[in-house]
Formats: sequence, structure tokens, C-alpha cells
Amino acid sequence: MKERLRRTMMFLPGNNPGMLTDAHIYKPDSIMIDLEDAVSINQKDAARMLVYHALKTIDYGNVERVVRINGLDTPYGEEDIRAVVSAGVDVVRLPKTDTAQDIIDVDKIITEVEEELGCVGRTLMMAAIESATGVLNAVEIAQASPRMMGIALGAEDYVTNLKTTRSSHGWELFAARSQIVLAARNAGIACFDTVNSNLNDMEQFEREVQFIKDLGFDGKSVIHPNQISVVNKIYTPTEKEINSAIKIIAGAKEAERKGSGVISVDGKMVDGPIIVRAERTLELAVASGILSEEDIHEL
Ligand SMILES: CC(=O)SCCNC(=O)CCNC(=O)[C@H](O)C(C)(C)COP(=O)(O)OP(=O)(O)OC[C@H]1O[C@@H](n2cnc3c(N)ncnc32)[C@H](O)[C@@H]1OP(=O)(O)O
Ligand SMILES: O=C([O-])CC(=O)C(=O)O
Ligand SMILES: [Mg+2]
Repeated sequence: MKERLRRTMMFLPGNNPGMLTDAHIYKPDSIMIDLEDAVSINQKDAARMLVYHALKTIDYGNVERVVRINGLDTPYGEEDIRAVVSAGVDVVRLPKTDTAQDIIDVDKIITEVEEELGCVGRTLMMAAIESATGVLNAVEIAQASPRMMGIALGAEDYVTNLKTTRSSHGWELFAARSQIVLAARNAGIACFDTVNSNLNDMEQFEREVQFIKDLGFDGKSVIHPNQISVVNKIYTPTEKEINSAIKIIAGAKEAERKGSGVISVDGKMVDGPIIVRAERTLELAVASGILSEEDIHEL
């Protein structure tokens, strides 16, 4: 099955009816409805109920619906899982994941609910890694369940755990970001960078998005609609990259028809990894609306 694009995953507080109703209009690839840190303790039950009804009744179109639940070490986690899985959520995001066992415990409750509903295996999971322990266990966390579609960095909690703060250069996150990309690729799943809460410095935000794209992340969590277009722009291939990818894919298809192996395009040798990168470029071009699926089939 084709991998789903998740360049932008937009957080919104689960106790905000207006945002719950409108979030998909801004066209993030996914919305991440929060029941955890954006919802105060006295709002936990009301937010869970609201999110349950939103998932049951609002048509979010192609926008993927992720819910960030509370951890199982809180009084809310288990009820959160039962409510959102019953409502048909696409992905459960576990925050502050420290060990593979954390994932196995959530998976078990999801499975119980799915068995009652007769839809075992429907719900995906992702883990946010937000501590030194989580980073050191990222390899096992990423492989802890077949439901796992991705792992993400949660930098605000992570820098607190590290006894540092976030800087504009981001060096304090470098080791964690590298480890998360490696652990995700090792497990064959996706990886997502953390939020940037400074909405006043869009240039710094743009530099950060370019940096995490270069590191290998599939996308980034955002907290505001204004951040979506910045991320999508950076994940949109340039005209030159698209033209080159088209030539590579067309050349590769032609070579396959003729039964020849390695080919050259514009005087450069083209082999397996170059073809895979060209396919990813075209996939991003389709997601950005520059090419259509038909354009690619016709190559
Ligand atoms: C460290 C962590 O755990 S981060 C994860 C948890 N945090 C969150 O979920 C916070 C998500 N973001 C937000 O709640 C908001 O963006 C805030 C509070 C930061 C700023 O909100 P506002 O002051 O309303 O921003 P602003 O006035 O610029 O919003 C413009 C419009 O975008 C909407 N909007 C803003 N952020 C979001 C969002 N995340 N999702 C959906 N809609 C949003 C507003 O509702 C408003 O819509 P309207 O014009 O129809 O009223
Ligand atoms: O997961 C995120 O990006 C947001 C978050 O909870 C954190 O930074 O601690
Ligand atoms: Mg956090």
C-alpha cells in the first residue's frame, strides 16, 4: 500500500469546539487532537466526550485524525483509548513514551476495544519520545507493535528532562533528532519533528523546517494554521527536481520495457536508490498539486 503523506500534523486542544470543527479546512495532512497537556485536569472528561462526538460526526475528508491520549500512568489514559478507538480514530498518539512496554500496554487496550467492535487491527499508533530514556529506547519503541506508523520528537518535555532549553540553532535536539530518524528507518516507519511554539519568527521556523527535512524527517508537528504552508512549501519539490525525477522515472520504465539494467539520464548513471528518490519527489509533487496522479501514470 502507498505510504500516506504526513508533512504537517496540526495539534489542537481537544476542549476547543471551534478548532475541532474547522481544523481540516486549513488542510494539514493530519490533525492531532490533544487530550493531554493542552487540556487542564478539570476539563479531561469533558474534552474526551467532545472529541468522541467530533470523531463520530464531523467529516474531516482526507485529513487523517490522530488523537494524543493521556499516558496510562494517569487516571485518564485507559478511558481516552476506549473512547477514541470506539469513535473510529485513525491513529492513537502516545505521549512521553519511554519504553517498548508503554506501546505494548496501549496496543493491548486498543485490541480489546477492536475485538468488541469486530475490527481488529484498524487503529494505528504513533509514539512521542520526550525524554532521554525514550531517545535511548527509540529503536525498540519503533518496533514495539505492528500498529506503529511513526515516532515523533516532543522537544518541550525533552529539553526539560535534559535540563536545558530550546535555542534558535537547535543543537540541544540534534542527538535526539538523529536517533529518532535512524530508529524510524530501522523499523520501516515514519518520523516527525516536534512543534515550534514561537509564532513570531517565521524565518527561524523556515530554517528549522529545512534542517529537519535535510535530516530525513517525513514531516513536522505544527500548532497553528500559519505554519502549514511553510512546511508544505519546503516539502514541495522545485521545478528542476520534478523535471529531473520525471526523466529518471520515464528512463527507468523504458529500460524495464527493454529489459536493460542500469541506465543513464543526462549523462548520469541511474540505479535503484536514485529511482526511489525520484518516486518520492513525484509523490510530493502530486501532494502539492503540481502534478496529478494521471501525469505520473502516463510516464
Ligand atoms: C508542547 C505541546 O504539547 S504542543 C501541543 C499542544 N498544544 C496545542 O494543541 C495548541 C494548538 N494551538 C492553539 O491552540 C492556538 O494556535 C494558539 C492558542 C497557540 C493561538 O490561538 P489563537 O490566539 O486563536 O490564534 P489566531 O488568533 O492567530 O488564530 C487564527 C484562527 O486560526 C484558528 N486556529 C489557531 N490555531 C489552530 C489550531 N491549532 N487548530 C485549528 N485552528 C486553529 C483560530 O481558531 C482562529 O480561527 P478563527 O479566525 O475562525 O477564530
Ligand atoms: O510533541 C510535541 O512536539 C509537543 C510536545 O508535547 C512537546 O514538545 O513536549
Ligand atoms: Mg510534551
